[in-house]
Amino acid sequence: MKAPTVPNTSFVDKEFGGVDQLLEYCKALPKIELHAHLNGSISPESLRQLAEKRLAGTVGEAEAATGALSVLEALEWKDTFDLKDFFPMFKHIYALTNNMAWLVFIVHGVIKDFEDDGVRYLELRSTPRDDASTGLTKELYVQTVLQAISTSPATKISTRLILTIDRRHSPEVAMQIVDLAIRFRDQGVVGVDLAGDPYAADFDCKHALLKAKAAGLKVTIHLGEIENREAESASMLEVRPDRLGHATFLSEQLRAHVYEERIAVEMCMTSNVLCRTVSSYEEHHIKEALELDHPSILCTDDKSIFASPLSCEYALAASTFSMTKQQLFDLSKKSIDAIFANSEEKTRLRGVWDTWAP
Ligand SMILES: CNc1ncnc2c1ncn2[C@@H]1O[C@H](COP(=O)(O)O)[C@@H](O)[C@H]1O
Repeated sequence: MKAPTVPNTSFVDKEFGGVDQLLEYCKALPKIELHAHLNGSISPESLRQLAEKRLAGTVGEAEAATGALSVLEALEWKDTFDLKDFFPMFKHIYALTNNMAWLVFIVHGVIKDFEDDGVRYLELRSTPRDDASTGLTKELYVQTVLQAISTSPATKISTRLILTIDRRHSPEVAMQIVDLAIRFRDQGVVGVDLAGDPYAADFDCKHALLKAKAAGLKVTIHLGEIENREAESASMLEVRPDRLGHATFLSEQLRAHVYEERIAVEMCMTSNVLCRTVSSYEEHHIKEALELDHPSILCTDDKSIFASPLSCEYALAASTFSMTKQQLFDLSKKSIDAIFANSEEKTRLRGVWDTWAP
């Protein structure tokens, strides 16, 4: 997959001096990333490295590596996705990230990639999972990811963890994940997310999400990622989520509710365009949200799959909506309001923005 092309426009020339300078500005700009799925954010180089190490391993491991390499090859020529083929890909990535040592390796790599791209605060999200073949349990998964976050050598970025409930889980597993989030909240877990294949059967995770909220954890929900999910979206909004992922397909009434309640939306433009849930950058619903000054956070979703680092999402927004340097700065600074970490962290981050000079 090639990184998206940022169109040059007369505005880009005038404001930035060209696309290269725009990209440079966006990379240097301090940024907040709030919607990044861990297993979708591993760089292709790290995945290849893992696969190659495992090719030299036992027969089972070699099979896992071959599956992942075929995904990497397929990604190289892909230029769009169908959401229906998208989710099965993770099975192959999971086969490479199913033991503690590999998990630490990928978490360190992903944090470093975000840091190098100018991200100063990151909320990674990931689905706790078991793997009988390696003795991995959901609890060990969370412990290992948290340990990797705390031992990351990256010094310019701070990272928190959101635990993801997958739409394919059962209500019992959803509850287990919330219990893990509560247990590990003092060690860097700040919230819970509902994600996964939006075509998967609807299941009742409302109790689990309400329990998370009652315990003081924050909640974000992938909402309206595909069409005709109005009943589910209305029901999910009753949980009073703190943020929403995508919020692409919403009835007028629900969108008005989101605007009225000022629920921040994690906007993943390239992901939506490549998965064809939005027809073009110009048509993206962030346009209206920006016009209304609705809290909107530019995010990558799965940066290794969509090949678009966060700096590129900022550059695409600038080029598509003719945003000035100051507007990009304000957008990234305002994202601090929507983070799940506490007020001290917000104050610290505002200080970083206030002392930044382009
Ligand atoms: C296209 N946008 C998306 N919509 C919904 N869920 C998505 C997603 N992209 C990724 N995931 C969810 O994140 C998992 C991989 O990371 P973790 O194993 O959790 O680290 C995927 O299995 C899927 O459930």
